[in-house]
Amino acid sequence: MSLVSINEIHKHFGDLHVLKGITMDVREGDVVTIIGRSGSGKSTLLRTINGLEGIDDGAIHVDGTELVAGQKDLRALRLKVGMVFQQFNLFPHLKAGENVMLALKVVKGISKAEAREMAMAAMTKVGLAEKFDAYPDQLSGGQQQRVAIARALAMSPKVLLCDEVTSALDPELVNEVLNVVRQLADEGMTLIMVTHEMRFARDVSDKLVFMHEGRVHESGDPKHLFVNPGTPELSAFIQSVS
Ligand SMILES: Nc1ncnc2c1ncn2[C@@H]1O[C@H](COP(=O)(O)OP(=O)(O)OP(=O)(O)O)[C@@H](O)[C@H]1O
Repeated sequence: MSLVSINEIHKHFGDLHVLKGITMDVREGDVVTIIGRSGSGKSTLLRTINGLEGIDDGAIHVDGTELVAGQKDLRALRLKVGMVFQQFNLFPHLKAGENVMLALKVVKGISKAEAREMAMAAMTKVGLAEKFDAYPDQLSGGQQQRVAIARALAMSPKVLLCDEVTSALDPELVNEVLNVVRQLADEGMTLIMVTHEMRFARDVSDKLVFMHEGRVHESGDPKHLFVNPGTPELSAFIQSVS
């Protein structure tokens, strides 16, 4: 069964038709990368999957439950869907570990002691246990992004959405974040990533989705598609980024 099932969804911003009938299935353990030109709708698609953006038509199911805007258990459903953004959005006045603990306490109502233990486990997973008590401004951008990943992981999501998580980083810090994501993929985490890192898309993902003008223009095995793009648009896109 699909963990995330997206069926013919449409999204408009005013007159702008941004998602034009997207259908996509993600099974447990899949690593899906979404690529495409700026403005093709990648981020919007990702944001619909945890209800950050509502949809105008179609349906999204996560773990068998339909995601409907405004429904009262949207919050419960969102707990199943973790998200990491381009900007790390850590609270500067809280230590790294406290940033990770926050949602565990506030959203899940977990006791401070238990939240601390869970946050430490998540910080350990991203290789930052020793930075638990550091403040965000004492960390590099790559480390801050790893804290943001730990914050999402600590909530034990069923699927992790990553929206251009390396785009705000200096080039030399990109790999340390990608390595963490790669490790999660190796451990069987279900991941849906919007990325401009084509090598990562090719080497790590099970499925490549190429978006073009609000549609899934091509999708399939990344290793195959990068060598044999089936459409002139994907071919041109690959050339433009390589
Ligand atoms: N909140 C919004 N209000 C109005 N228009 C929006 C909004 N969010 C996105 N758009 C528009 O929707 C289109 C798709 O945007 P989206 O961010 O999904 O594209 P993208 O493929 O992720 O691009 P990028 O790679 O530049 O992030 C763009 O034309 C964008 O300007």
